[in-house]
Parts: sequence; structure tokens; C-alpha cells
Amino acid sequence: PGSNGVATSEGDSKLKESILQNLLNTGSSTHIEALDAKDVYRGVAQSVREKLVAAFNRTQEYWREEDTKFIYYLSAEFLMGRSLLNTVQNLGLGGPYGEVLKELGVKMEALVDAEQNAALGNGGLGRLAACFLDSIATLDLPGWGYGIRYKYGMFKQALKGGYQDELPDIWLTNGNPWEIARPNITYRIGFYGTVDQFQWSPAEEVIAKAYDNPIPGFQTSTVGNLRLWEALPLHEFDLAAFNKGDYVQAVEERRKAEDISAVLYPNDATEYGKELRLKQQYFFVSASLQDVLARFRERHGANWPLLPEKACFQMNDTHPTIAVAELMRLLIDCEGLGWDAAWAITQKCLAFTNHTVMPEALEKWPVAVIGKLLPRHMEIIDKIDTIWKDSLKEQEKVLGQVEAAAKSAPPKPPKAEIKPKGAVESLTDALTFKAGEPSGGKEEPEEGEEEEDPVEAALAKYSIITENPWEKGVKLVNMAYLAVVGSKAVNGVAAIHSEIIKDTIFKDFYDVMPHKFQNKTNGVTPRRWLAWCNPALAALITEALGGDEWINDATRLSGLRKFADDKDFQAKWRAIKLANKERLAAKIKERTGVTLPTTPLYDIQIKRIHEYKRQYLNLLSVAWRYHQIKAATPLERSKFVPRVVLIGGKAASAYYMAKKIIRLTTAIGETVNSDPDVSDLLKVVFLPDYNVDWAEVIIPGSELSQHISTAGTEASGTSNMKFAMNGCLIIGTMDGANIEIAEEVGKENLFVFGMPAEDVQGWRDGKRAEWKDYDPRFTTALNMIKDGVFGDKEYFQDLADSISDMSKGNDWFLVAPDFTDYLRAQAEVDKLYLDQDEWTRRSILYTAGSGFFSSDRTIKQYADEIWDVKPMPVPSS
Ligand SMILES: CCc1ccc([C@H](C)CC(=O)N[C@@H]2O[C@H](CO)[C@@H](O)[C@H](O)[C@H]2O)cc1
Repeated sequence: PGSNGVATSEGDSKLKESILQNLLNTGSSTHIEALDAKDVYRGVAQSVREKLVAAFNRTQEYWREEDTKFIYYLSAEFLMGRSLLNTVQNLGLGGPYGEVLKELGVKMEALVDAEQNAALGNGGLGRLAACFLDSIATLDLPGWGYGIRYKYGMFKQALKGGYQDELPDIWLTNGNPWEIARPNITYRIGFYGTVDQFQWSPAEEVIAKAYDNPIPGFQTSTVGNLRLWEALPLHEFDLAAFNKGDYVQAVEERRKAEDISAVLYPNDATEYGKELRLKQQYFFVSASLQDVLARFRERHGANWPLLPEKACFQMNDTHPTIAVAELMRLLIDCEGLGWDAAWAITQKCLAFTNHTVMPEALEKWPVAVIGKLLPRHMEIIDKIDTIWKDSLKEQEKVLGQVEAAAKSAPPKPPKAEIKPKGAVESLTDALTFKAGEPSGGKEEPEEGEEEEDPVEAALAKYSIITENPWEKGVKLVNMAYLAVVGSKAVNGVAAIHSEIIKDTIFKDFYDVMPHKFQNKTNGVTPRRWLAWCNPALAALITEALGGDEWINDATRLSGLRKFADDKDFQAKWRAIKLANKERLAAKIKERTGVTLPTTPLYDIQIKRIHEYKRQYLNLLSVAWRYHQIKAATPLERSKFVPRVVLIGGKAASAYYMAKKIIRLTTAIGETVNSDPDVSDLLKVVFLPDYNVDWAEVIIPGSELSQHISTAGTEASGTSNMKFAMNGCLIIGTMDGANIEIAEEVGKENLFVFGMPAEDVQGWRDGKRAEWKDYDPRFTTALNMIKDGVFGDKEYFQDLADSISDMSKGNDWFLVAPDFTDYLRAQAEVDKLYLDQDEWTRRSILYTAGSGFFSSDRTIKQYADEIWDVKPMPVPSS
């Protein structure tokens, strides 16, 4: 049997039989050689699915019987990527399937490439959720993911004339063999309408239909679940309207309903504030909570106080935090609980993870928008806010502040009785005061302007409902504050980030509820991100460590330290890296047409394009390197360390500057790659349509990866962990998880540069204004862009201006001040690359020190310190 109890004793012949049977069922021919890759993929996937679903049903049944506590991971994004290879390997069937497919003359690589990516996410947050599901299952933790089954995932990125072009991600056309439709699991989701006596009557309703996606663990028979919701109309088709010839109306309800789960919002750090986005968030949250409460009620009736013992919900950033109000509504309006009982249960059931401190990424929904779409929830949020602020008044700490505020408020002249207009009580009054006019001048508020109550003023900073600083009188619901107040635990995703949120965005909340705040440093699954995407390196590691236990216990990777100086091992290690570079170069040739040599240093920056991630800093150093090569004599040129610079990542479709960064990268590439003076000393390529399966080829073939965000802006980063696991060295700032990678791998082994986070604020608050000490190399590089060395000078003008002249408020992410130290670090990279033994030694130490960054460690911490969920391995039958 495979390592997880999935029977293969039937031996390869029966496996061969089942594959052939499925090929015939799905394919369009009885002769395998006549089938195209898609047919073969579907056939093989079907045969794998059979085994997966069998194990899935066994697991879910067992957990239902055991009535165990579950963790439910609520996320608007799950960036799953492709499933065939991961599923076959996690089920321990890699060997048998490899054998049989070889026999059938099918190349696994071609098969894998025939699968569509499930790109139901933007970037870090969505991929983290996917890694977490793999670890939850592998650790035998009863847990489900809950999300949205977007019809169109993350847009496909094409390069048109060097510019980003977005194409719809039509991923479901050939069906999805990895999902199980659940037509019998549906819930009604209401929108709009009115509330009368706390009773909500929605004006519109849609149906949420479930699709289960089994999640196989590795070396266990546990198969977890990802339940995704599709939106469908309550009424399929309005025949009456059709018969009246109103064809649009006939399908109007259908269109409106399907819009809800139609497409993923492609912005990954800037809220859009579109009502449809809030509809999406409420849609999947309500369906998920109704689903869990229905299963609980079925088992425990109305024993709701028991719910926190049976269910914990982790809210993946603010996108699902309407759950705080929805759980209250379901418990109070549908299950008849009182407010306090419902609130106690809600707070015990919910937990919240923050993934960014970028102000523009923190969702604040206008009260008017929530009030219209979800009137009952707005009532509940209002009451939560009031009770929360009232509770603060009892708090010592706050009381002190309130008193201080009251004391510091300017002394009030004795309160002149404001006589309502025309109400003259005594002649004298009439005489002395013009009706309504107080004495002593303006203290009194203008007509209609509320007197600011010092208590309220002191409590304002704790308020969930806040004033829109940009639009007077417009009230906003701060979703992060709602999550913090409504949760039992709040965590950041890396040590520095968890400190920053306590000192900044959640400072006041941390002051009064320090017990809630935790850190959970991110992790990535070593199955997909090392064992399966880098099989040659995995085999060498298994050989060196005497077994593959490291795949489920990544701390064992530290056993590689003793091989770091071993020349034979280094040679094997380097040979594998070279083979992976050749595989990467071949894929780049296939996808971009650019032919790359494989001897130069492969320098990679792959992540969403964002000004805080500073792809711009990378490009400026490339421009300077190009300038140096051009200015060098042939002799000097021979001393240059050849480098291939690869940059990849999508820009949110409305993110103007990010799109210019992409065009600058392609423009620099066009100039440098076609310049005979440079030839192979420098190549610059933008990798189009960066996504999960691209990363699985790029990361094993990388030697240097860049994580160069302005310190204090990248919450954690997770690609840094994947690169470290695959022995790729890091140039980076002391930001996010780079800091912990330096602790685990040895800071001396990273190329660290740049100002620390604590200095950034200083720059922001003052230094920026008068700083003129630009590095002349920076100015040269910037002028190359301004002067059109890379063409399109008009187009790049505002991009160049955005980091020029800091005293004008430009360069918010401090590209110029960090430039000198960045070039220093890059020079160290060139120098070290000449010493391949030392480079390889460090590369081995990266992998050896990457065990801490397994998502298994992260999930164990969540399970023990927040969820209180215990492993429930399914007894082997
Ligand atoms: C409202 C639009 C929106 C969409 C997505 C987001 C995400 C929070 C952005 C994101 O993906 N953050 C990344 O999360 C990773 C996983 O924790 C971290 O490693 C990254 O540092 C962080 O940028 C914010 C705002």
C-alpha cells in the first residue's frame, strides 16, 4: 500500500487497468496514442480521484462519528495551483503512477502541464491558505477551508508590446476533476431589504451551492476538505418575463446571482470598496456559518454554548470578518439566543489574522453601504461598537484616559441654558440673551454641530465605526477593529509584523486587550515547495539524511549542516542546481522566446508588483550595472560576473505605477538583451503570467532571490521561505520573515542591506524633507530612464519623478536612501559567486536552516495556541 494506506497492492496491473478504463471513459478514442494531453490528463486525474475520494469519505465519516472539534479556515482566497502531481505524491502513488504511465508512454511533465491552475487567489495570503490546508491534513487535524468557487480566477497576464495585458482566467471549461459538486448542500443568502423589530426581510436572495475539494495529507490516510461556494439564482429562469419578450429580465436574476461568485478581485493590497466585493464576502461567510451551525444543530440540537468546543473559525485577514456580525445574527435571530450569550459564543469561536499594515489594504466599509446591503448586520455592528465602548469605560486604563481627556478639555464656561428658540422664560432672560445666544462667545457648537463629549472623544480611537477622515460626516466600519473586538485571538504573520501591529494599527486595542495578541510566523508546505517541485534535490537530501522523514518533519533538514563543507556533496548539490537552471532556461525559452545561458548567476525577484516591494530598486541597480558594462573597457568587462536578472509578477489591473514598473522591466530587457556590448554579461527578462506552477520551476533553478521591501512594509513574505528551502541565497532587508530566516540560516549567509524598520519612521517624519545626499550612481541610473536610454522617456517621466526629489514628498518607499547599501550588497553577491564552493556551502546551509519555515510548524502553533484542535488520525482499516 502507498505510504498513506491507499491500496496499490492491486499492483500496477490493476492500476494500469483503472487508468486505461478512465482514459477510455473520458477520452475520445480507445487508442491512448490517439488521445491528446488534455484527454490523458483527464483520464489519469479521474483514476487518481477515485482513490482520493475514497480516502476522503473515510476521513470525513470518521471525524463525524468522533464528533471532534474542527478548525474552519475562512478565506476569500485559496491559491491552490495545480493538483495532479501534488495529489498523486501526497497519496504516495508517485511511484506506481510513474511506472504505469511510463509503460503507457505518457510523460508525467506533459500530463502535469495539461492541468489548469486553480488560481483562486492574488498572492501571499491566498497561497498561504493553500499551504495551510496541506499541513492541516498532513497533521491529521480535523479542518476545512471555506471559500468562493470563482468562475474566473486571477487574470492571466500577457505582455503586449511589453505592457501588462489582462486576460480572463477561464479555468473551468474542461471541468475540474478535483472537486465534488454537492447539489444537496445549499443555503439561502439574503441581501438588502428592511429590518423591523430586529427581524430582517431580505429583498433579494441567492442560493449558495457547495463544492468539496478533498485535500490529501502526506504519509497519512487523512484527507481534509476545502468547501467552495458557487452562487446560483433562487429562480433559474423567469419564463413569464420571457414570454412577455423581456429576455433580459428573464435571465436578470440569474446574472445577478452568478455575478457574486463570478470573478476574483485582482487587487492584493488595495481595497476596492465595491459593493459586489462585500456581497462576495458576506455570501461565502454566511453559507459557511450556516453550514457549520446546521451540522452542529443536527448533532447537538440547541446546545449552542458547546459550539466553541466543536468549532473554531480563523478569519484570513479582514475579508471574512463580516462573520462577527453574521454569527451573532444566526445565533440571536435564527437560534433565539440572547445578546450576551451569543456574544460570548462568537468571541470564543472566532480568531483573526492580519497580513498587512498598508493603510490602503485595511478594509473600511461605509456604514451606508453595509446599512443598505446588510441592514440587520449594521444594526448588530452598531450595538457591538456601543457595548464595546461602554465596556471600556469600566476599564482602569481607559478611565484614566477619559478623565485626562475630560481634564485637558478647555474649561467650559458655566453651561448657559440653551433656551430653545422663542421660549423666553423671564423678561430678564429675554433681555440679556438673544434667544439662543449663549454668553461668552463661541464655545457653544454651531447650529447642529454636536458638542464633542470628552468621553466619546477619548473613546473615538477604540471605535469600530469611525469618521471618514477624507469625507466629513461619512461613517466607516473598520473591519479590522470589528475583527479584533469579535475575536479571541489576533495574530501577525512574522515576529516583526506582530510587533508592528501592536505598536501601530492595533496599538489602542493591544493596550486594553494584550492577551489577545500573538505571533504566528508564516510557513510553506515542504511537500509542494521542495519534495515535489525539486525531486532531484529531495532525493539527494533523503539519501544524505537516510530517509524521507524530513518531508513531514522539516526540522530534520538541519542534519544537512554537516554536509555543507563536503566537497562531493557540494558537487552533487551544484549539479542539481545547474540541471534545474537548464530546466528553467528551457521553460523561459518556451514561454518568452528568450534564449538564456545557464552559466551566469540566476537572480530572481518574483512576487506581486508593488511599490513597497521595490522592484524599482532592483531595476535601478540593473540600469547601473548596464551603464558600468557599457562604460567598461574589454579587459574590465571580462571581470564582470555575468548575471541573468529575472523579474515576474502581476500588477493589480488598476495599479498605474505597478504597470509602469512592468513596462520598465521589459524596456530594459529589450535594450540590454539586444546590446552586443553586453552580450552574455547581463540578461534581463520579465517572466509573464507568474503563478504557482511557474514558481515550481523558477524556485528550484534560482541562485539569488530578492526580498528588498522597505523595512516594516512586508508583513512576512513566503517566497523567501520557498527559495531558502531550495538552497537559493537571499539579498534582502531586515523586514518580515527575512529576519527570522537570518536567525535560522545565519545572518552572515544573507546579503542584508538597508535601513531597519525603526529608522523608516524617522525618514518619513522629517529627514526626507531636507535629504539631498543622492548616490551619484543612483542619479546616473535614474537619468538613464529619464533620458530615454530604455525608450519611452515620456511614458517613464512620472515613474522617474516618483522617486526624485524626496523633499517634494516623493520616494515614500525610500528607494534612494537604501540604494548605496543595496549596491554594496550586490557587489558582495558578485564577489561570492566567484567562489562556487563557498556559494554552495551557503546554499546547503539555507536548506538546512529552513525547517522552521515549514507550514507544519506554523499550523501546530495555531492548533495548540489558538484553535485548541487535536490531531485525529483515521485508524487504518
Ligand atoms: C482588499 C484588498 C486586499 C487583498 C489582499 C490583501 C492581502 C492581505 C495582501 C497579502 O497577500 N498580504 C501578504 O500576505 C502574506 C501571507 O501572510 C505575507 O507573507 C505578505 O507579506 C503579505 O503582503 C490585502 C488587501
